[in-house]
Amino acid sequence: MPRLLEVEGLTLQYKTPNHLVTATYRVDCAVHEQDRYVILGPSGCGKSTMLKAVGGFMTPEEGHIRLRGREVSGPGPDRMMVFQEFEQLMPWKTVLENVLFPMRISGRFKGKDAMDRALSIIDKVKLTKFRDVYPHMLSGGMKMRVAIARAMAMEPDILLMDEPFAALDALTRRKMQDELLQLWEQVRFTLMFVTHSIEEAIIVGSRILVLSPHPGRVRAELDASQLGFDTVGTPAFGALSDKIHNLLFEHELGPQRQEEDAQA
Ligand SMILES: Nc1ncnc2c1ncn2[C@@H]1O[C@H](COP(=O)(O)OP(=O)(O)OP(=O)(O)O)[C@@H](O)[C@H]1O
Repeated sequence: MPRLLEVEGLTLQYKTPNHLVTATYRVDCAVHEQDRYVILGPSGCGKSTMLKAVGGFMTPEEGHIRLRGREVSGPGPDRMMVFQEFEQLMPWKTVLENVLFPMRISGRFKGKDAMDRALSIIDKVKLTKFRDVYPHMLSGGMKMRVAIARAMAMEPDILLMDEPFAALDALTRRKMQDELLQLWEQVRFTLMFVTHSIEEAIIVGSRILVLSPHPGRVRAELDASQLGFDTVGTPAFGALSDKIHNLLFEHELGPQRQEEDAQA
């Protein structure tokens, strides 16, 4: 698969009047088309910050982010963020209206073209029967399908999801992971997905970028393409889970954490 997104030497920092916080430090990675690329690491290691930077909402302190060889310099419809609990759906709009909205508001697709695209993607995510209903009448899994359809209608190169299932109970979370994988089988989008759950990373991911604790540095990039729901509880799943656990919790060998106080 060709490289779609390249991250090279990415250092991301927050500068407040009294502090300089280094969120990620010299991170390298590459996402290929149709990857389900998971960024995994403990709380505070800079996962969300990295996704924000890929989304174009943050400028690197050092390094580069390139999409199809072009430097990312701000947000764009080629990278669509799907938010936690799919809260971007507008409750007063039907499924069809929700899918149409970003196309029309951005002016990217208009009139019949927008309508045809919306109907086609709604069909792809198997929601044709529900296209005239409102989000509150849908299950969580269906809402996710609408949120993804809405993003996909813009024909992005990559979908970005930041801990989309973190607030859900364990059973619902499993169901949503399953729905996401089924949808990926049908639509084959490229996904960048942030989680701090090792199990979720292995289930959802085809490749996993393991980041160290704060500030996030690359610990490893692992192949999980052969592991998913049907392998939970198998020795292979357990072995990868143990390996990631060790990577996450072994002592830091490198330089001391980069966070430092800076004089205002
Ligand atoms: N707006 C901000 N201003 C200053 N520091 C911030 C800001 N947002 C995040 N940080 C800091 O940057 C570091 C990385 O945060 P980030 O939210 O990216 O981590 P994360 O790995 O996504 O964590 P979690 O799993 O808890 O969401 C943390 O030390 C955090 O406190």
